[in-house]
Amino acid sequence: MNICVISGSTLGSAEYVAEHLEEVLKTQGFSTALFHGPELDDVIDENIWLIVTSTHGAGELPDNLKPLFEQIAASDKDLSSLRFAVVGLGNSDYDTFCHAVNKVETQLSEKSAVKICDSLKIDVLHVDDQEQFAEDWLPQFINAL
Ligand SMILES: Cc1cc2nc3c(=O)[nH]c(=O)nc-3n(C[C@H](O)[C@H](O)[C@H](O)COP(=O)(O)O)c2cc1C
Repeated sequence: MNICVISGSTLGSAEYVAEHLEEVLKTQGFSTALFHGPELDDVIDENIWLIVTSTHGAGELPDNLKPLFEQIAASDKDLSSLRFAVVGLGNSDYDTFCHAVNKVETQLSEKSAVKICDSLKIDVLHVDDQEQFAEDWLPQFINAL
């Protein structure tokens, strides 16, 4: 079983969390692939996506994740064999707290991909150790595989 970890990040926080989760998955014996802001062609053959994304702009995806989701929106591919989970980083000072998570969930569900567990929304205003916080959530994802 290969787990494809996809990060969307501007200044690196979500990228660090993605790298950490990938390391933990590897130590638990999973085979993994890590992509920072991939193109659809890079990840379309993978069946499990763990997406780690921050939110920017007014509830937008980070710039490096926009191309992937634009390509998904423009594609007529059915993604029903894709299972996914989402980890978001955001700041609860914004009304659009972690809206990138909602966008990812909506867009993938529209293409019939299957969300396998509740998403994690990390509030960087209150959570200092975001990598550990995400690691603590990881069993939910693993148990749903
Ligand atoms: C210009 C700017 C806009 C932001 N907009 C949002 C937002 O709409 N919603 C949210 O939850 N967080 C927002 N944030 C907070 C970031 O998501 C948060 O700082 C996150 O840790 C950034 O991670 P990154 O370095 O991986 O991009 C914003 C941050 C900046 C600098």
